Amino acid sequence: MSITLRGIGCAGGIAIGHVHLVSETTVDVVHLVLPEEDIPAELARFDAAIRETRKQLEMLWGSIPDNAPAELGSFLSLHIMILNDAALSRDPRQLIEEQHCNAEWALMQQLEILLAQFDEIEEDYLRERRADVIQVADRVLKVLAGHPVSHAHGQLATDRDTILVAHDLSPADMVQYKDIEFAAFVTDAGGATSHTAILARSLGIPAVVAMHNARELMKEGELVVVDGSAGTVIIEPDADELAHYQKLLQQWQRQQKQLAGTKSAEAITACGVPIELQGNIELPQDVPDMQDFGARSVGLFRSEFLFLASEELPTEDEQFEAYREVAVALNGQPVTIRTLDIGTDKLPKWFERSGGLNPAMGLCGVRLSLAQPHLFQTQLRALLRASAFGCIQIMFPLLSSVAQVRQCLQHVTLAKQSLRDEGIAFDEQVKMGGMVEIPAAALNVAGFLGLLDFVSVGTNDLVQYTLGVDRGDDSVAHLYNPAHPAVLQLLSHTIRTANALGKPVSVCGEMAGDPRFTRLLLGFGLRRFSMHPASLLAVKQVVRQSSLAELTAQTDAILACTDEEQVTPLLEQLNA
Ligand SMILES: C=C(OP(=O)(O)O)C(=O)O
Repeated sequence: MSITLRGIGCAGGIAIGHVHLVSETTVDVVHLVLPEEDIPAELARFDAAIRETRKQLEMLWGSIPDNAPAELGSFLSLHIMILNDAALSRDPRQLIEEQHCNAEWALMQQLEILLAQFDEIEEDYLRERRADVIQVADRVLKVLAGHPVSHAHGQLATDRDTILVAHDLSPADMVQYKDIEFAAFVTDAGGATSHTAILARSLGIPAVVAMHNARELMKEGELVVVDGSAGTVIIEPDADELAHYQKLLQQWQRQQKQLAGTKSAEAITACGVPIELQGNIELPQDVPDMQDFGARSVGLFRSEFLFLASEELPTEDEQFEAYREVAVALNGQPVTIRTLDIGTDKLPKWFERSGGLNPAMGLCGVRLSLAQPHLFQTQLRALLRASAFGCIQIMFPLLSSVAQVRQCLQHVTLAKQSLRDEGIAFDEQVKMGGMVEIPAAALNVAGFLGLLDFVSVGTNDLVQYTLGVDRGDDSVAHLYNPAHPAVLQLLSHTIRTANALGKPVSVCGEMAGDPRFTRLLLGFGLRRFSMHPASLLAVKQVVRQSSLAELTAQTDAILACTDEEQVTPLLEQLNA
């Protein structure tokens, strides 16, 4: 019998395929197939992780305070015993040798074998030791995660009909997944505008997040249907369901093909107004795909992904090369590069969070750059140097005060002076912009535009900060509502103010790539949208079918709503 599970659909479309469980522990594990010559290094990596874990446990055991409960000592010595058992410290080596897999995958397979044996045990005490075995394996996995296998040679064992099922996938994992083939992904955690969900959309494959217990209910290799629009996953569909979804899949593929036929069409409204559709990218290698979808310029280059993809802090030269590559590839068209925006869920390996209960309210975005002048100067110099090779615009994330804008511009002046002193060329006229992501920035956008050349609205964060809802937390995902009247008022105010001041304004959050909001934003006066390229054609289709004069009355009515429940039917009418 089939089972239907519900989560949050974060990237539309249908996929029918077989489950690949990414992990059973708190550390998500991928399956890599390694070349023969890498096996000795992988065995050494596994042995080193066992040694390091043993050292950690022995240190903990040796530092137990006198007044600690006696159970703590026995708990730790039990964990050392489990670790020393050949079943954990030796048998995975054999799997690495036989299957040419990575150490994490070998350990997970061995863990599954051990856990299956526990299922047979009737005696309570021994059965409870199951959790201890998982905890020890988890500890080894965390050590391995601190010394990751080089993915340069390994390949994830997936194919075109693989459905990846994970507890959560970090933005850093998703960067790696950009290069492999799979049909859809499903996670226990996450919200619709978490960074992982955004990256999923950029891959153009269906995705469902916030399934809570997906991994417990699915088995490796099982047939499932993922409906990314409805946010459902059907495990072992029956023949009727399968036939129904196969039909939907074909329909979806036909629609995608039809949309692909509009690639070369201009983004122009039915009444003849040109609308600028730009791409959001994470890495320089995203440019060709973006151009393939018909975008000529980049409205948001999330530069932090260069930092996430790298084991160490990228140097000025490394950053310069990446920015220059994009500038050159765009052949004179603008690329808006956002300075480092980390500190919440996007955490590079080299970054140590400084604590704080609410990371999204803490030292993140431009606050972090301003607090670490060396980091900021390195990035600004790299950006300015690259500006000599194309049309680079610099944008600062998470601004909340005009004083911060002033500080950012002082840093730019300093970086420019240092380049001049060294005789290094750059574009003296580089445009400076800011993200509107915090209500304070939206309400005071005129103040920001007094100093800046342009603004771009990051609706993902604007919704989060306006409604006080963590965008990555599925337990409050039902409260995350981009169509909330307060959000719409802030958006409209920002767009109208910038237009009145004659300064460019764009939206680069997920609302820009969601065709349900295209007409509303056009009605608010928006003429520049930046989105993940996979959404570009669907948005363009709506633009081409819209007449601006016809939208005004309806969008004004939506803006006048004070109750979010009034907005939904009016939005549906607007899109009908
Ligand atoms: C574009 C945005 O930034 P982020 O990369 O945080 O999604 C946003 O907040 O809308």
